Amino acid sequence: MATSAPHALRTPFLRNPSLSLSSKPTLSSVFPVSLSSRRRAAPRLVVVLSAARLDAKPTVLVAEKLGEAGLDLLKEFANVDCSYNLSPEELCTKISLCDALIVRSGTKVSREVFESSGGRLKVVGRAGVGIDNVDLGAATEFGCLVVNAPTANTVAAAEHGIALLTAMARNVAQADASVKAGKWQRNKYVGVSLVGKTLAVMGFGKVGSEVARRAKGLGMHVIAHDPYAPADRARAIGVELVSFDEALASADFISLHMPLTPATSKVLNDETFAKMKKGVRIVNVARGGVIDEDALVRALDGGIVAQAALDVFTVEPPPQGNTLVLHERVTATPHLGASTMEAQEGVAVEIAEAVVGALKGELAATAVNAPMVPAEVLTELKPYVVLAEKLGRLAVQLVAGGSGVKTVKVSYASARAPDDLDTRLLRAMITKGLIEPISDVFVNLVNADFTAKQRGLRITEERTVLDGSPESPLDSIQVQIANVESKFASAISESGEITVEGRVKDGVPHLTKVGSFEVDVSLEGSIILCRQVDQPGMIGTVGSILGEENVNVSFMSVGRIAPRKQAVMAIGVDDQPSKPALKRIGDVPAIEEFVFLKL
Ligand SMILES: NC(=O)c1ccc[n+]([C@@H]2O[C@H](COP(=O)([O-])OP(=O)(O)OC[C@H]3O[C@@H](n4cnc5c(N)ncnc54)[C@H](O)[C@@H]3O)[C@@H](O)[C@H]2O)c1
Ligand SMILES: O=C(O)[C@H](O)COP(=O)(O)O
Repeated sequence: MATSAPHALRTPFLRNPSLSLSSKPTLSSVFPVSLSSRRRAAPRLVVVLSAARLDAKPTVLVAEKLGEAGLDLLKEFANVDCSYNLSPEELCTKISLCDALIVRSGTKVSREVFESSGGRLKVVGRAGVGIDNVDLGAATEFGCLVVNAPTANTVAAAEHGIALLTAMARNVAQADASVKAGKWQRNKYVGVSLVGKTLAVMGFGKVGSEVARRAKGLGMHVIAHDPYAPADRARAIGVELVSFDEALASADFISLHMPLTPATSKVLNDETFAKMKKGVRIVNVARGGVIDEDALVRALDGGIVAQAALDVFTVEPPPQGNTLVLHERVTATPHLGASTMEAQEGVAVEIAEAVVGALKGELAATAVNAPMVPAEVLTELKPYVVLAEKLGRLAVQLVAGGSGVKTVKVSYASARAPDDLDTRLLRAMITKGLIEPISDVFVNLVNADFTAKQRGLRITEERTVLDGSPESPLDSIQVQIANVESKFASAISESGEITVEGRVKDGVPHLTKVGSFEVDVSLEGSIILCRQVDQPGMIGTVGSILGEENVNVSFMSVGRIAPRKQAVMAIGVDDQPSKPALKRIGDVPAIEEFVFLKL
């Protein structure tokens, strides 16, 4: 029945740096100091990896040229193998020896790459924005995190877009070639002015909005089409958001800045070219695949499109003799949008920090194959994320046999409104805690739901709305495993499930309930749970045994039904007690059962 308040004997707990690396993410690990302002401006995603399997120095394969500053960062933490221009077969062979892979847009990271890695590949870092060269579905299935460097080349790409726009309007490339060929054709290369013309920015994201800002500075009238762009961002720059058809119909210039997705593939085609103003000019620094290139040639020849300036192509490099590239009214550059010294150094540092952070098991802000959790939510949830994983770990270790877990109920008690608590990260971490101790599967936010489903593990979530201040996101998390026996019978609650419950106190996760017994032990190091007859001297007896065995005790707490009746003692230990030490504890006459649990 009801338990009395726990009485906790606190001893100062030692912080083990190696533990903190893998199991205690810090704020600086989420938003590394050197990038804090940039990351705060564009918080995107979080994900949790585990460092548990990385006993030796990890190996990072850098498959395309990366800035020196990024390489230096990587080398501080990992063995770095810079192997450029690998064939797909060579990449598949090498990848089984690598924990991380860094690429730019020139390397296809296909399903075969993940299959060939044999589960060792933990992170793919895309040193840039576009991830259309990475098979995200396969990455997710294999629990491999994909991170990108979403911000460092934005300005470079926008500047290149403007460079192409102005160069195209004034025939700079063609005139330059003509002068170099010994000609002086002033009438042939009369251009068009930009001022007062309408520019339609298609894709009003990071690059698109920077292009819009700059084009306004050139005196252009800028409109944008982006079904997902916030209206206030457009308003702030003085840009009108319009429909796709309106953009096509009213633009003198069209600049493409959307990602290549099934929805944007060949979005400029015969049908959509026909909707454009005659004499329209097109800039593409996004992805070649958003234009049907054969249709563009037809539109150029048919007089719909006056000129095009292209940095990107469906196949890169385009085949020799490509009609589009050779077209007189086309200006072409070899995917140079991100290629400034500044952008490449920035991208290299951004991706190196993301990859190293992910390999260390820290929370990362630039994951692309995980659900979005805004940075402020992450900051709040951080200690609960650690708590969630540890409760999962504890609960599964209490199961007798260890493999029959099928039904898990998670209850979150919070004063917040139910729609004001994002539990995906917590659920993923509980899943990780439940699965990893009993398997060799690597679980993270990327593959948690997929892995749980595959193993037939059903996790249901329940919310209890508490009265009181909603200041902290959660009061407690309870994990219950149904239909199993426990190796520590006292962990079975009155309703018949293995039950563990925890709270965060002063930023530190605590175990606060086991079965029906209230305890209070900090979740650091490992834990011994003992059930005994409540009587004087028990804390001292067990504490002395551990002291004699040189095991440092961090916390002790006793939860009891009533004085002198049954009690559960929870003991936090920094080190794993030896078998003889555990036997000595078990031999204490008043101890009825005990279990050692690794966190
Ligand atoms: N040429 C280069 O070297 C270079 C450099 C940087 C970025 N890029 C490419 O530029 C593109 C944009 O990069 P970003 O950093 O601005 O990305 P971003 O994610 O910040 O912006 C993309 C925008 O496109 C919008 N969008 C998505 N689907 C759309 C659709 N169907 N129609 C219109 N808009 C749509 C999104 O809502 C988003 O606002 C990407 O394809 C990226 O790979 C190329
Ligand atoms: O998506 C990007 O970031 C750009 O296309 C740059 O690609 P790159 O890294 O191959 O230059």
